[in-house]
Amino acid sequence: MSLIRKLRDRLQGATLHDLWVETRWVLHHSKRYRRSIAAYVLLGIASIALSLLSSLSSRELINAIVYLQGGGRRVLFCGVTVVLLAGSTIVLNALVSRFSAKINLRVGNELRAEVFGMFLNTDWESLQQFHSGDLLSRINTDVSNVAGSVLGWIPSLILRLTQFLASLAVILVYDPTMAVLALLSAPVTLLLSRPLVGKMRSFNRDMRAVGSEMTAFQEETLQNIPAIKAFHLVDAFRERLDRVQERYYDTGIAFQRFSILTSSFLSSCGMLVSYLCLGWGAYRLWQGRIDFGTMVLFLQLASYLSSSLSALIHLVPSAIEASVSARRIMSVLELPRERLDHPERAQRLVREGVPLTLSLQGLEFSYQGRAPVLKQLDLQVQPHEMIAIVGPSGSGKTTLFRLLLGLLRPTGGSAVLTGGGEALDVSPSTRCCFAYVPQDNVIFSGTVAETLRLVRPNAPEEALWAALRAACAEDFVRGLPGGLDCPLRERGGSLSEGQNQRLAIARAILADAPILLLDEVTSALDLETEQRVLENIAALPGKTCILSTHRPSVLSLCSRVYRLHNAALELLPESEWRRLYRNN
Ligand SMILES: Nc1ncnc2c1ncn2[C@@H]1O[C@H](COP(=O)(O)OP(=O)(O)OP(=O)(O)O)[C@@H](O)[C@H]1O
Repeated sequence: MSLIRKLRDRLQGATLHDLWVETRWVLHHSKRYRRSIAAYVLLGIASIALSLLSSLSSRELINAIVYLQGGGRRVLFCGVTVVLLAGSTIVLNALVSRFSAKINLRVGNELRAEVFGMFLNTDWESLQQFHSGDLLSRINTDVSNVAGSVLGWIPSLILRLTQFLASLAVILVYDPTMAVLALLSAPVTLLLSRPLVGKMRSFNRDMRAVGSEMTAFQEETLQNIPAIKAFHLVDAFRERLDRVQERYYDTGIAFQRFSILTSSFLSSCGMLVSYLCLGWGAYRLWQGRIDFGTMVLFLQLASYLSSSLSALIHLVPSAIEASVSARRIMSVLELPRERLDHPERAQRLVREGVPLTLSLQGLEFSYQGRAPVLKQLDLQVQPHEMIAIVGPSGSGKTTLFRLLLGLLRPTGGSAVLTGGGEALDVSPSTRCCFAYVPQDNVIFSGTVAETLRLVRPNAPEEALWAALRAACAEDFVRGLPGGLDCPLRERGGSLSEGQNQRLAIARAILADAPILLLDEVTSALDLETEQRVLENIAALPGKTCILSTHRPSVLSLCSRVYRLHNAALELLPESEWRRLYRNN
């Protein structure tokens, strides 16, 4: 009784519980492929049934030959049956392989698309705790591991167990003692399961963590090659890569040692059992209790038993790898998601060109575990106004824009958009009301036209040129080889910073959004171009503009100027910002 309780306790341990939770998650995400999985499993079971029938037919054939049972016709019949069954098994196995390859690729793609979409919908602030290289590694390697397990270890477990139990059932019919011998390794495997699974999970976690560290390091290095070269850091970065690779090697080699030891031990148990069965079969033949045909049947079944047992044992590492990967994906998916509450209300206002007023009342915000960045902010921006926010570096200008975009949630107060009889709290649902140009470069790879049409896919060519003209980008785009069709490298690598800024402004102007948020977007422009760009923006019909700047030269175009300082927003008297403007 106490042994059973001990076994139960071991099976209910935290490690196995985690494994079960993660496996359930994988199963839940495989739900939509259940028909394909079921078809795959059924084909596999049919193949097992054919193999067993083939073994039983071999027994009949051997007995017909050795003991001359049923004459020549029976030998011929049994021989043809054996050949037909063997041929069918080969064809069926080929079908199963083709089917599984197709499903694996499809499941991998769909699961990756699903997880990628979920990552994009995750609350931005929470997602910040992960390095982008780590996220990349989760989307690629971890999703591949999980996708592989959908048609990998889960159906394989069913098939291998079926093969094991079916072989055992046939043995049970012919010799119950041999069936008991075949089950001898089960208690050893059960007792070892929890510590083995625990250790394997911890190795797997370490491997995935150091793998992520390597991807993150590589990604960051490739993004910053000019800075690395400029600071003569090539050798230092090579050394850093060597250190990460060394950690990867050490973890990998320790895991390998452990895997080889456990797999050799468990395979030895399986082999011992299969030789025990074989010995017992030989003994029974010697005693004259079984015939030659049954002995051959036992030989085949013993090989099925040992191969299914060893396949079951080898499923453990892949199951654990998939569960660790599932946990890594789950830990991102468990973060809060962006909530979209009736986005169609804001979309209608934008579609109908309703003038919108933005009102902030007592708005407050602090990043997790940090001192407040914004305290008791009050502000009202009327439709078609252009206002500026100035303030020292780190005073919270970008943070305010992130709040307006619904990327961050206020920790106090409110931000509301009113117009057309609606009053909408600023949130991810009202993001369509804003066109944002951030401080840093956000040009994607593709042609100039593709970059612009990201925000308005059906925009006609004239609209693209009009937006480029307003952003003072028309001349340089006309000068590019191919003009609008000129391919741009990632992060606008083939353009200057100022050209990238103007392209990003043109893209924001092209968007349907009525409120432009410009976060120090003219910092790389000369004073004259900057002035012209902002004059053009101020003249755009139906656009409101909130800009942040460190350059007083642009303030003359604004109706009001606010200063963010010590987390508070203060309206600057005109005399003061005009003085700032004149001094420049
Ligand atoms: N993701 C973040 N997590 C934690 N703190 C942050 C984060 N982003 C910014 N901060 C902090 O919030 C404060 C305001 O930063 P913010 O980027 O809004 O300033 P800013 O006025 O736009 O600065 P700059 O003029 O230099 O662009 C800073 O103290 C900064 O360290």
